[in-house]
Order: sequence, then structure tokens, then C-alpha cells
Amino acid sequence: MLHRLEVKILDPRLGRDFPLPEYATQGSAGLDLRAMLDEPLDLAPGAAELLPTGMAVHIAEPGVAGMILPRSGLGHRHGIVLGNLVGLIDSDYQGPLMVSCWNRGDAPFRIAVGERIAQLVLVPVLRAEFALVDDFDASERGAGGFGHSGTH
Ligand SMILES: O=c1ccn([C@H]2C[C@H](O)[C@@H](COP(=O)(O)OP(=O)(O)OP(=O)(O)O)O2)c(=O)[nH]1
Ligand SMILES: [Mg+2]
Repeated sequence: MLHRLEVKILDPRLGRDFPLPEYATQGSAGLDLRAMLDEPLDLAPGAAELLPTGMAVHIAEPGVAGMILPRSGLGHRHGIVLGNLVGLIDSDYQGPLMVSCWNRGDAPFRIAVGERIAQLVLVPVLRAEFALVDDFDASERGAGGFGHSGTH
């Protein structure tokens, strides 16, 4: 399903020297976000840096959110994941889209200017309307959790 996403280009190199984020295939869920750096960045093991993507988005619809997720290849092979593990983009956020890049690996990693470092996924959101109750209707699980159902 398509969602009309308002995008503001904040870095003029985006869409000129580097392609705008796009879906790689018809079935891709994620739009790859680029690190719009002035120069390559050496990310030391353990370091996290907030990187600009060169763009802002306004999702506008409260029933939709953005999630910034790591790219599998970078995360698995190089330990380049997100400092906040997952980035959540509120539908009313209009500021610059930022990516917290964390090198959880044990070797330095060089991020190139314009490198695709993370991906943006739009997801449906249900917002909670609290109904205060004294008791819940009994469920099969009840309060059992945290491994209560075993491992096999
Ligand atoms: O990886 C991220 C995570 C968040 N944001 C922006 C969009 C989001 O809507 C806003 C706030 O994020 P969040 O609510 O997760 O952070 P917070 O620490 O609770 O900040 P705030 O008090 O502004 O809500 O920051 C990003 O650009 N990149
Ligand atoms: Mg918040």
C-alpha cells in the first residue's frame, strides 16, 4: 500500500549527486537512507554518531509511523547498527531525519559520503485509548510470561 510521504530535501546533493532514497525492488519494505556527510567518517569501535540523511519527512497521518532499522549487511558483517537500536519517527515530526550510527564491532568502520547506512520503513500504528478496568477477563496465559511457556 502506498502512503503519500512529504519529503523536504535539506542537502542539495541529495537528488543531484546522490539518488533520493528509493525502494530497491518492487517488494522492498525499506527505503535506504544515505549518510550525507561532508567527508568520510571513521567510526571507532564502540562509537556512535548522529548522522544527517539530508532530508526531512512529514508522515502527517497519526496511523502511520516511520521506523529506522539497520541494513542487514552492515549490521551483520560490520557491526554497524543504530545507537538507539531502532529509530521511531513520529507522524508529526518535521525536523531533519537523523540516523544514530553505532559501531558495535571491534574494528573501525569508514562511512563514505552518501553511503546507504540504514533504512526507513513505514508501519501502521494503532494508538491506545485507555479503558480503566479493575480486572481483566481471564485469558489462557494470564500473567505468565518471560519464558513461562518453556523453550521446546
Ligand atoms: O533515529 C531517529 C529517531 C528519532 N528521530 C526523530 C523523529 C522522532 O519523531 C523524534 C523524536 O524521537 P523519539 O520520540 O524516539 O525521541 P525522544 O528522546 O523521546 O525525543 P522527544 O522528546 O523529542 O520525543 O526524533 C530521528 O530523526 N531519528
Ligand atoms: Mg519521544
